[in-house]
Amino acid sequence: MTVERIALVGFGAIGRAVFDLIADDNRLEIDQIVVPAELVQPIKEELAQRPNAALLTVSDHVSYDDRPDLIVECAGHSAIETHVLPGLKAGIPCMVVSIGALSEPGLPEQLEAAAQAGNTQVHLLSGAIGGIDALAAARVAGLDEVTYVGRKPPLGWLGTPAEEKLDLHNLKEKEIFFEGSARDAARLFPKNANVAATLSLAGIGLDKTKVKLYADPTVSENIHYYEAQGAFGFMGVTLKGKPLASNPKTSALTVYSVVRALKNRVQSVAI
Ligand SMILES: NC(=O)C1=CN([C@@H]2O[C@H](COP(=O)(O)OP(=O)(O)OC[C@H]3O[C@@H](n4cnc5c(N)ncnc54)[C@H](OP(=O)(O)O)[C@@H]3O)[C@@H](O)[C@H]2O)C=CC1
Ligand SMILES: O=C([O-])CC(=O)C(=O)O
Repeated sequence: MTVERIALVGFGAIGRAVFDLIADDNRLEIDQIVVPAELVQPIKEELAQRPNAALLTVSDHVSYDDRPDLIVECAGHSAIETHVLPGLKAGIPCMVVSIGALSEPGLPEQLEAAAQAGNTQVHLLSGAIGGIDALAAARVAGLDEVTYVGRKPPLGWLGTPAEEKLDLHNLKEKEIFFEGSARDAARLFPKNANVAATLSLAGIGLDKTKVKLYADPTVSENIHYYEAQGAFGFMGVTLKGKPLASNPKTSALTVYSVVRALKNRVQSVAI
């Protein structure tokens, strides 16, 4: 049996849910949880209450003494520089969920260089969106256009510049607050830019991918729609993702995409 020893970076909405969902799979062993320094003690205390957490370490850095087989990032943009780049350089494969971070100029190239230096691979997870396999395959033959429309309940946009344009607490109908390139969407809405960045990386890049963002009080899901056109034909994908109760900005599908990727590393058949 293949056992993967995992360092999980980030123990927020996604990290906790992944931890719980793989707890009873003895092929996937989370040995290390990496969190910001001020969270180390509270999370140690929280995990002390759990039966399956006796052997794991909680720290603000990845331990290479007890070398993990895999680093899984579900923390945020800073964790890519602090934990993923060094992990790759040390030859440890990494999975990344904070894809919005890759809209920072130079970071995709740094990831690629780090993975080359460590002779390993960084896996950018599909997260809250689907059809990335088809979009990336379609790119082989050439894509003419990719357009993404993101629509979330108003509270999913709290803490973003959407607040300056819309009264999110009293919205009566669907309102658009952003139209532009995926690059500008990622700059202005870094915590909500993961899907736009994922589509850009799989498709025609941040500058050519067109984005529209809406707050919509009539919906309870995070609704992602995109269409792509090219030599392969046409595709249109709608995903109505239920938000996580612990973080309404994040669709639950993101958690399942991490679990799927982890299981694919240890299963005899990967799908
Ligand atoms: N690819 C996709 O489709 C999606 C990606 N995401 C991305 O996934 C990431 C996690 O999302 P979610 O779990 O909902 O967010 P949460 O805010 O619930 O959790 C993130 C946790 O990671 C911690 N953290 C931040 N920086 C670091 C670091 N350098 N090292 C270790 N821990 C760190 C945060 O601590 P603190 O709060 O103290 O900063 C927080 O506890 C985000 O970047 C989000 O944008 C989310 C949804 C979809
Ligand atoms: O739906 C989600 O989980 C996340 C999202 O919109 C994004 O970051 O693009």
